Amino acid sequence: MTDRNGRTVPLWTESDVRAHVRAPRSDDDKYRRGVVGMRTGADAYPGAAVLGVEAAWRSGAGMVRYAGPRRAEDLVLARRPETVTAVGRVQAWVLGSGTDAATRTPEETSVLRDILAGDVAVVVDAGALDLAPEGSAPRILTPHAREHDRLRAALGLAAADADRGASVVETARAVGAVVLLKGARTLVADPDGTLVAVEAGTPWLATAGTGDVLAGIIGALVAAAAADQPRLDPRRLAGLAATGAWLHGHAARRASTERAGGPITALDVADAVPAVIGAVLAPVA
Ligand SMILES: NC(=O)C1=CN([C@@H]2O[C@H](COP(=O)(O)OP(=O)(O)OC[C@H]3O[C@@H](n4cnc5c(N)ncnc54)[C@H](OP(=O)(O)O)[C@@H]3O)[C@@H](O)[C@H]2O)[C@@H](O)CC1
Ligand SMILES: Nc1ncnc2c1ncn2[C@@H]1O[C@H](COP(=O)(O)OP(=O)(O)O)[C@@H](O)[C@H]1O
Repeated sequence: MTDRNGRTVPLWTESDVRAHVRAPRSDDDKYRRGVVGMRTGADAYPGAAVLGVEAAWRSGAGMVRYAGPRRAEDLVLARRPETVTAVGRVQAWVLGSGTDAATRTPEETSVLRDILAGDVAVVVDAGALDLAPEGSAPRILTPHAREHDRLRAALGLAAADADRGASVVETARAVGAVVLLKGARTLVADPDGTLVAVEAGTPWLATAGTGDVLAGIIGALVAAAAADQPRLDPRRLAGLAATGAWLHGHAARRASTERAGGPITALDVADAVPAVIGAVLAPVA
Protein backbone atom coordinates (compact mmCIF):
# COMPACT_ATOMS: atom_id res chain seq x y z
CA MET A 1 0.00 0.00 0.00
CA THR A 2 1.54 3.33 -1.12
CA ASP A 3 0.52 6.53 0.65
CA ARG A 4 0.02 9.97 -0.89
CA ASN A 5 3.76 10.73 -0.54
CA GLY A 6 4.81 7.60 -2.37
CA ARG A 7 5.93 5.76 0.79
CA THR A 8 5.06 2.14 1.19
CA VAL A 9 3.01 1.46 4.32
CA PRO A 10 2.69 -2.29 4.91
CA LEU A 11 -0.84 -3.61 5.21
CA TRP A 12 -1.51 -5.88 8.21
CA THR A 13 -2.35 -9.35 6.91
CA GLU A 14 -4.14 -12.44 8.17
CA SER A 15 -0.81 -14.20 8.73
CA ASP A 16 0.36 -11.25 10.86
CA VAL A 17 -2.88 -11.62 12.82
CA ARG A 18 -2.35 -15.35 13.30
CA ALA A 19 1.03 -14.62 14.89
CA HIS A 20 -0.61 -12.33 17.47
CA VAL A 21 -3.68 -14.31 18.56
CA ARG A 22 -3.00 -16.73 21.39
CA ALA A 23 -4.77 -20.05 21.00
CA PRO A 24 -5.91 -21.61 24.30
CA ARG A 25 -3.89 -24.60 25.51
CA SER A 26 -4.81 -27.66 27.53
CA ASP A 27 -2.64 -26.55 30.47
CA ASP A 28 -4.29 -23.12 30.68
CA ASP A 29 -6.48 -21.92 33.49
CA LYS A 30 -8.40 -18.65 33.37
CA TYR A 31 -5.46 -16.65 34.66
CA ARG A 32 -3.06 -18.13 32.09
CA ARG A 33 -5.48 -16.95 29.38
CA GLY A 34 -5.00 -13.33 30.56
CA VAL A 35 -7.03 -11.04 32.78
CA VAL A 36 -8.18 -7.66 31.45
CA GLY A 37 -8.88 -4.83 33.89
CA MET A 38 -11.25 -2.13 32.65
CA ARG A 39 -11.85 1.33 34.11
CA THR A 40 -14.34 2.64 31.57
CA GLY A 41 -17.82 4.19 31.46
CA ALA A 42 -19.24 7.16 33.31
CA ASP A 43 -22.73 8.17 34.39
CA ALA A 44 -23.03 10.02 31.07
CA TYR A 45 -21.77 7.03 29.03
CA PRO A 46 -22.49 3.79 30.92
CA GLY A 47 -23.05 1.89 27.66
CA ALA A 48 -19.41 2.25 26.66
CA ALA A 49 -18.47 0.14 29.68
CA VAL A 50 -20.84 -2.62 28.56
CA LEU A 51 -19.49 -2.55 25.00
CA GLY A 52 -15.84 -2.77 26.02
CA VAL A 53 -16.41 -5.53 28.57
CA GLU A 54 -18.49 -7.51 26.08
CA ALA A 55 -15.75 -7.15 23.45
CA ALA A 56 -13.02 -8.27 25.85
CA TRP A 57 -14.99 -11.41 26.76
CA ARG A 58 -15.76 -12.11 23.10
CA SER A 59 -12.06 -11.76 22.24
CA GLY A 60 -11.05 -14.61 24.52
CA ALA A 61 -10.17 -13.02 27.86
CA GLY A 62 -9.77 -15.55 30.67
CA MET A 63 -11.30 -12.99 33.02
CA VAL A 64 -12.52 -9.41 32.81
CA ARG A 65 -12.35 -7.26 35.93
CA TYR A 66 -14.44 -4.10 35.79
CA ALA A 67 -14.38 -0.97 37.96
CA GLY A 68 -16.57 2.05 37.30
CA PRO A 69 -19.59 4.00 38.50
CA ARG A 70 -22.44 2.02 40.07
CA ARG A 71 -24.84 2.42 37.15
CA ALA A 72 -22.24 1.25 34.64
CA GLU A 73 -21.26 -1.65 36.89
CA ASP A 74 -24.91 -2.75 37.20
CA LEU A 75 -25.33 -2.66 33.42
CA VAL A 76 -22.09 -4.57 32.86
CA LEU A 77 -23.17 -7.30 35.30
CA ALA A 78 -26.66 -7.47 33.79
CA ARG A 79 -25.14 -8.10 30.36
CA ARG A 80 -22.15 -10.20 31.52
CA PRO A 81 -22.47 -11.76 34.99
CA GLU A 82 -19.11 -13.43 34.24
CA THR A 83 -17.45 -10.08 34.94
CA VAL A 84 -15.56 -9.75 38.22
CA THR A 85 -15.89 -6.48 40.12
CA ALA A 86 -13.58 -7.44 42.98
CA VAL A 87 -10.17 -5.78 42.89
CA GLY A 88 -7.32 -8.05 41.76
CA ARG A 89 -4.32 -8.56 39.53
CA VAL A 90 -4.59 -8.03 35.76
CA GLN A 91 -2.31 -8.58 32.75
CA ALA A 92 -3.62 -5.56 30.78
CA TRP A 93 -5.67 -2.45 31.45
CA VAL A 94 -8.22 -0.61 29.30
CA LEU A 95 -8.80 2.96 30.47
CA GLY A 96 -11.01 5.82 29.39
CA SER A 97 -13.67 4.57 26.95
CA GLY A 98 -16.95 6.31 27.80
CA THR A 99 -15.34 8.80 30.15
CA ASP A 100 -14.69 12.51 29.98
CA ALA A 101 -11.52 14.03 31.43
CA ALA A 102 -13.47 17.20 32.28
CA THR A 103 -15.75 15.39 34.74
CA ARG A 104 -13.25 12.87 36.16
CA THR A 105 -12.88 12.93 39.95
CA PRO A 106 -9.47 13.65 41.51
CA GLU A 107 -9.59 10.17 43.08
CA GLU A 108 -10.08 8.52 39.69
CA THR A 109 -7.30 10.65 38.18
CA SER A 110 -4.99 9.46 40.92
CA VAL A 111 -5.88 5.79 40.28
CA LEU A 112 -5.34 6.21 36.53
CA ARG A 113 -1.98 7.90 37.11
CA ASP A 114 -0.86 5.02 39.30
CA ILE A 115 -1.84 2.50 36.61
CA LEU A 116 -0.02 4.52 33.95
CA ALA A 117 3.08 4.63 36.14
CA GLY A 118 3.06 0.84 36.57
CA ASP A 119 4.46 -2.11 34.60
CA VAL A 120 1.23 -3.58 33.21
CA ALA A 121 0.43 -2.67 29.59
CA VAL A 122 -2.41 -0.16 29.16
CA VAL A 123 -4.84 0.57 26.32
CA VAL A 124 -5.64 4.27 26.68
CA ASP A 125 -8.84 5.48 25.02
CA ALA A 126 -11.14 8.53 24.89
CA GLY A 127 -11.37 10.32 28.26
CA ALA A 128 -8.04 8.99 29.59
CA LEU A 129 -5.94 10.17 26.64
CA ASP A 130 -5.07 13.43 28.42
CA LEU A 131 -3.08 11.40 30.99
CA ALA A 132 -1.27 9.18 28.47
CA PRO A 133 1.74 11.47 27.91
CA GLU A 134 2.75 11.20 31.61
CA GLY A 135 2.72 7.43 31.61
CA SER A 136 5.71 5.12 31.76
CA ALA A 137 3.75 1.85 31.44
CA PRO A 138 3.78 0.18 28.01
CA ARG A 139 0.86 1.96 26.33
CA ILE A 140 -1.36 1.70 23.25
CA LEU A 141 -3.27 4.93 22.62
CA THR A 142 -6.43 4.61 20.50
CA PRO A 143 -7.55 8.09 19.42
CA HIS A 144 -9.91 8.97 16.60
CA ALA A 145 -8.97 12.02 14.51
CA ARG A 146 -10.32 14.68 16.91
CA GLU A 147 -8.79 12.96 19.93
CA HIS A 148 -5.51 12.67 18.00
CA ASP A 149 -5.46 16.41 17.39
CA ARG A 150 -6.20 17.10 21.07
CA LEU A 151 -3.37 14.76 22.07
CA ARG A 152 -1.01 16.44 19.62
CA ALA A 153 -1.92 19.85 21.03
CA ALA A 154 -1.11 18.61 24.53
CA LEU A 155 2.27 17.44 23.21
CA GLY A 156 2.94 20.84 21.61
CA LEU A 157 2.42 19.49 18.07
CA ALA A 158 0.33 21.08 15.33
CA ALA A 159 -2.94 19.46 14.24
CA ALA A 160 -2.39 16.42 11.99
CA ASP A 161 -2.18 17.30 8.32
CA ALA A 162 -3.30 15.28 5.31
CA ASP A 163 -0.30 12.98 5.72
CA ARG A 164 -1.87 10.90 8.52
CA GLY A 165 1.02 8.41 8.47
CA ALA A 166 3.71 11.00 9.15
CA SER A 167 1.52 12.61 11.82
CA VAL A 168 0.84 9.41 13.73
CA VAL A 169 4.53 8.43 13.65
CA GLU A 170 5.40 11.86 15.02
CA THR A 171 2.79 11.48 17.78
CA ALA A 172 4.03 8.00 18.74
CA ARG A 173 7.61 9.25 18.96
CA ALA A 174 6.59 12.30 21.03
CA VAL A 175 4.45 10.32 23.47
CA GLY A 176 6.78 7.31 23.65
CA ALA A 177 3.97 4.82 23.06
CA VAL A 178 2.12 2.93 20.36
CA VAL A 179 -0.55 5.10 18.72
CA LEU A 180 -3.45 3.56 16.80
CA LEU A 181 -5.20 6.28 14.78
CA LYS A 182 -8.73 5.13 13.96
CA GLY A 183 -10.43 5.75 10.63
CA ALA A 184 -11.56 3.97 7.48
CA ARG A 185 -7.87 3.15 7.18
CA THR A 186 -6.49 2.62 10.67
CA LEU A 187 -2.80 3.41 11.17
CA VAL A 188 -0.61 1.97 13.92
CA ALA A 189 2.75 3.56 14.75
CA ASP A 190 5.28 2.51 17.36
CA PRO A 191 7.70 4.95 19.04
CA ASP A 192 10.57 3.72 16.82
CA GLY A 193 8.74 4.96 13.74
CA THR A 194 7.39 1.68 12.37
CA LEU A 195 4.03 2.21 10.71
CA VAL A 196 1.43 -0.32 9.51
CA ALA A 197 -2.03 0.13 8.04
CA VAL A 198 -5.17 -1.91 8.63
CA GLU A 199 -7.87 -1.86 5.98
CA ALA A 200 -10.21 -4.52 7.20
CA GLY A 201 -13.53 -2.87 7.93
CA THR A 202 -16.61 -1.47 6.28
CA PRO A 203 -18.04 2.06 6.36
CA TRP A 204 -20.89 0.60 8.45
CA LEU A 205 -18.34 0.67 11.30
CA ALA A 206 -18.79 4.43 11.61
CA THR A 207 -21.43 4.07 14.32
CA ALA A 208 -21.44 4.98 18.01
CA GLY A 209 -19.60 2.65 20.33
CA THR A 210 -17.49 0.69 17.84
CA GLY A 211 -14.36 2.40 19.21
CA ASP A 212 -15.29 1.19 22.71
CA VAL A 213 -15.51 -2.34 21.27
CA LEU A 214 -12.08 -1.97 19.65
CA ALA A 215 -10.49 -1.00 22.97
CA GLY A 216 -11.94 -4.13 24.60
CA ILE A 217 -10.67 -6.37 21.80
CA ILE A 218 -7.15 -4.97 22.05
CA GLY A 219 -7.23 -5.26 25.85
CA ALA A 220 -7.99 -8.99 25.61
CA LEU A 221 -5.23 -9.57 23.03
CA VAL A 222 -2.67 -7.71 25.16
CA ALA A 223 -3.70 -9.58 28.33
CA ALA A 224 -3.33 -12.95 26.57
CA ALA A 225 0.11 -12.04 25.23
CA ALA A 226 1.25 -10.62 28.58
CA ALA A 227 0.13 -13.76 30.41
CA ASP A 228 2.88 -15.58 28.45
CA GLN A 229 5.46 -12.79 28.39
CA PRO A 230 4.91 -10.01 30.93
CA ARG A 231 7.20 -7.37 29.33
CA LEU A 232 5.82 -6.67 25.86
CA ASP A 233 8.06 -4.47 23.73
CA PRO A 234 6.57 -1.64 21.65
CA ARG A 235 6.86 -3.60 18.38
CA ARG A 236 4.83 -6.46 19.87
CA LEU A 237 2.27 -4.05 21.34
CA ALA A 238 1.89 -2.38 17.94
CA GLY A 239 1.31 -5.80 16.38
CA LEU A 240 -1.36 -6.58 18.97
CA ALA A 241 -3.04 -3.22 18.32
CA ALA A 242 -3.05 -3.80 14.54
CA THR A 243 -4.37 -7.31 15.12
CA GLY A 244 -7.20 -5.87 17.20
CA ALA A 245 -8.12 -3.46 14.41
CA TRP A 246 -8.02 -6.28 11.84
CA LEU A 247 -10.29 -8.55 13.94
CA HIS A 248 -12.62 -5.60 14.61
CA GLY A 249 -12.87 -4.74 10.91
CA HIS A 250 -13.47 -8.33 9.87
CA ALA A 251 -16.04 -8.79 12.65
CA ALA A 252 -17.88 -5.75 11.32
CA ARG A 253 -17.84 -7.15 7.79
CA ARG A 254 -19.07 -10.50 9.01
CA ALA A 255 -21.83 -8.87 11.08
CA SER A 256 -22.96 -6.86 8.08
CA THR A 257 -22.81 -9.87 5.75
CA GLU A 258 -25.02 -11.79 8.20
CA ARG A 259 -27.50 -8.92 7.72
CA ALA A 260 -27.45 -9.00 3.92
CA GLY A 261 -24.78 -6.30 3.79
CA GLY A 262 -26.89 -3.95 5.90
CA PRO A 263 -26.15 -1.77 8.93
CA ILE A 264 -24.64 -3.05 12.15
CA THR A 265 -24.40 -1.90 15.75
CA ALA A 266 -21.39 -1.92 18.04
CA LEU A 267 -22.69 -4.99 19.91
CA ASP A 268 -23.11 -6.80 16.58
CA VAL A 269 -19.38 -6.24 16.00
CA ALA A 270 -18.47 -7.69 19.39
CA ASP A 271 -20.76 -10.68 18.78
CA ALA A 272 -18.99 -11.48 15.50
CA VAL A 273 -15.46 -11.50 16.95
CA PRO A 274 -15.44 -15.19 18.05
CA ALA A 275 -16.20 -16.42 14.53
CA VAL A 276 -13.43 -14.27 13.10
CA ILE A 277 -10.92 -15.54 15.67
CA GLY A 278 -12.08 -19.09 15.06
CA ALA A 279 -11.48 -18.71 11.32
CA VAL A 280 -8.00 -17.21 11.88
CA LEU A 281 -6.98 -20.06 14.20
CA ALA A 282 -8.54 -22.85 12.13
CA PRO A 283 -5.91 -25.26 10.79
CA VAL A 284 -5.21 -24.61 7.10
CA ALA A 285 -6.43 -27.65 5.10
N1 LIG B 1 -22.86 4.19 24.14
C1 LIG B 1 -21.87 4.91 24.71
O1 LIG B 1 -21.76 4.97 25.93
C2 LIG B 1 -20.92 5.62 23.84
C3 LIG B 1 -19.93 6.38 24.44
N2 LIG B 1 -19.02 7.04 23.70
C4 LIG B 1 -18.07 7.84 24.45
O2 LIG B 1 -18.42 9.17 24.26
C5 LIG B 1 -17.32 9.99 24.64
C6 LIG B 1 -17.17 11.09 23.63
O3 LIG B 1 -16.72 10.54 22.40
P1 LIG B 1 -16.80 11.40 21.06
O4 LIG B 1 -16.02 10.70 20.03
O5 LIG B 1 -18.23 11.67 20.71
O6 LIG B 1 -16.11 12.73 21.56
P2 LIG B 1 -15.46 13.94 20.80
O7 LIG B 1 -14.24 13.61 20.04
O8 LIG B 1 -15.27 15.00 21.82
O9 LIG B 1 -16.60 14.34 19.76
C7 LIG B 1 -17.45 15.36 20.01
C8 LIG B 1 -17.50 16.12 18.67
O10 LIG B 1 -18.63 15.64 17.97
C9 LIG B 1 -19.32 16.73 17.44
N3 LIG B 1 -20.71 16.43 17.33
C10 LIG B 1 -21.54 16.05 18.32
N4 LIG B 1 -22.78 15.85 17.83
C11 LIG B 1 -22.71 16.12 16.51
C12 LIG B 1 -23.66 16.11 15.46
N5 LIG B 1 -24.94 15.72 15.67
N6 LIG B 1 -23.27 16.45 14.23
C13 LIG B 1 -22.00 16.81 13.99
N7 LIG B 1 -21.04 16.84 14.96
C14 LIG B 1 -21.41 16.50 16.19
C15 LIG B 1 -19.05 17.87 18.40
O11 LIG B 1 -19.14 19.06 17.70
P3 LIG B 1 -19.98 20.34 18.31
O12 LIG B 1 -21.34 19.82 18.68
O13 LIG B 1 -19.19 20.78 19.51
O14 LIG B 1 -19.99 21.28 17.18
C16 LIG B 1 -17.62 17.58 18.85
O15 LIG B 1 -16.70 18.20 17.98
C17 LIG B 1 -16.11 9.06 24.71
O16 LIG B 1 -15.81 8.82 26.06
C18 LIG B 1 -16.62 7.81 24.05
O17 LIG B 1 -15.93 6.64 24.51
C19 LIG B 1 -18.98 6.92 22.27
O18 LIG B 1 -18.06 5.87 22.04
C20 LIG B 1 -20.33 6.63 21.67
C21 LIG B 1 -21.04 5.48 22.37
N1 LIG C 1 -15.64 5.26 7.25
C1 LIG C 1 -15.19 4.26 8.00
N2 LIG C 1 -14.90 3.06 7.46
C2 LIG C 1 -14.46 2.03 8.22
N3 LIG C 1 -14.28 2.12 9.55
C3 LIG C 1 -14.54 3.29 10.13
C4 LIG C 1 -14.99 4.42 9.41
N4 LIG C 1 -15.17 5.45 10.27
C5 LIG C 1 -14.84 4.98 11.49
N5 LIG C 1 -14.46 3.69 11.40
C6 LIG C 1 -14.04 2.84 12.53
O1 LIG C 1 -15.09 2.87 13.50
C7 LIG C 1 -14.56 2.96 14.82
C8 LIG C 1 -15.09 4.24 15.46
O2 LIG C 1 -14.44 4.48 16.67
P1 LIG C 1 -14.69 5.83 17.48
O3 LIG C 1 -14.57 7.01 16.59
O4 LIG C 1 -13.82 5.77 18.68
O5 LIG C 1 -16.23 5.69 17.87
P2 LIG C 1 -16.95 5.69 19.29
O6 LIG C 1 -16.27 6.77 20.11
O7 LIG C 1 -18.37 6.04 18.98
O8 LIG C 1 -16.81 4.35 19.89
C9 LIG C 1 -13.04 2.92 14.66
O9 LIG C 1 -12.58 1.60 14.81
C10 LIG C 1 -12.81 3.39 13.22
O10 LIG C 1 -11.62 2.88 12.67
